[in-house]
Amino acid sequence: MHDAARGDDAAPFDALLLLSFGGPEGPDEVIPFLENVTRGRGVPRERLAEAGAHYELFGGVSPINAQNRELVAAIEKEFAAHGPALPVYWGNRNWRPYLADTLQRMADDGVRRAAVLVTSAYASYSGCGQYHENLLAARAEVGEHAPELDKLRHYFNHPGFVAPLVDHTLAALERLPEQLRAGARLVMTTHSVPTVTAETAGPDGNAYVEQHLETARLVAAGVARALGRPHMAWDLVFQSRSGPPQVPWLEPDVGDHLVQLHEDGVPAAVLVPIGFLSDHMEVVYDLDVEAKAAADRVGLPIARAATTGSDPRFAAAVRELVLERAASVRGGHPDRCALGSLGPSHDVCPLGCCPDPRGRGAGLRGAALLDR
Ligand SMILES: CC1=C(CCC(=O)O)c2cc3nc(cc4[nH]c(cc5[nH]c(cc1n2)c(C)c5CCC(=O)O)c(CCC(=O)O)c4C)C(CCC(=O)O)=C3C
Ligand SMILES: [Fe+2]
Repeated sequence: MHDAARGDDAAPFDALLLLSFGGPEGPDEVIPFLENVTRGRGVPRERLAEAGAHYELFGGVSPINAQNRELVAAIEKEFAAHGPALPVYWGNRNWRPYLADTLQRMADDGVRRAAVLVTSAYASYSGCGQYHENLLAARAEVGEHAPELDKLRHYFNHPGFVAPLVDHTLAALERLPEQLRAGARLVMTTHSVPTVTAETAGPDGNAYVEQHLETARLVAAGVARALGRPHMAWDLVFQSRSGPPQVPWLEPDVGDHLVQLHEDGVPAAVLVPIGFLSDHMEVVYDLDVEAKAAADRVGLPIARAATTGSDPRFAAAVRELVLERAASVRGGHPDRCALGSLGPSHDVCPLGCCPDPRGRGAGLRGAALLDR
């Protein structure tokens, strides 16, 4: 076992904060939610209406908040069983419970310094830099009694994130007709982002794609190992593109790719949404409805793997990440668990890491980081 997993000393942290995207929980909340998400972000009105229609198909309720409540419960269970005795709070960027309200409650409860887990495993402006900006803005809003906040490192290559994806991919393969399984392609998917966002992700750039390629390799290797095969064929593709058409985003799109696989004679595919922590709207609509329709049109059988979600192995990984970071903050050198060859990600994002492609907020973030 790793050093960090043995003890349960979380000092100087006195809480864990789960920070997520948020989603509407009723038809009246869809438009205000979408306005929050897209404020100042140059998303065309047509795309907004289209996204609104996806939520309406599900009664205006995104699954993401319920999934985050489950994750909080799973982490609380893990902490209760193995320590540390930390309360777990939850706040969102775009919907209730809003981050600033949660942070105020933490301050009122006397929390001084919290570890922060974001529900994105990877580097990018949307999944890292923007969350940093949200943390700074919320601390500024709460004022001088706001707790100090330490965002935990990216966990794309942590076994607690990867192992459930391997199991869920194996389960999805089982749902394909038996005679098609041997030739099935693993199609790993993640959120597309503008190419400039991808190029500037992480301390040295390009971390968004590099980290996804690593997770994809790890999942495919785990599946091959479980099946006793030398390797599994896989691709990394992108989904849920938004923004104006003239701005380049990462490609290929998952739907186009499924059609291409069919034309290439691939008999079946398993979609593995490695880019997301839970089966939220981008998964249950963009994959299960949209990509499924594209596959059906050409007659390509597909199955979709579940995300990691609130798997107990992930809850255990969160515990490890908290204890490991606490040990580092105390000046120690804990083992920092990571699979593959990229190694454990940095704890503190350096200046200029994952900047806003639209250039807002960079000054605010830079100044606050220099303050440390
Ligand atoms: C990298 C990335 C992640 C993964 C990292 C992470 O998990 O954080 C992610 C997650 C999510 N994205 C989500 C929803 C939306 N994202 C949008 C728009 C955008 N996403 C972007 C990127 C990402 N997004 C970008 C570059 C835009 C363009 C506007 C902008 O530059 O910011 C829009 C606007 C309409 C549209 O264009 O679709 C919506 C509604 C939900 C909630 C789902 C639910 O409700 O269940 C989740 C978890
Ligand atoms: Fe998004």
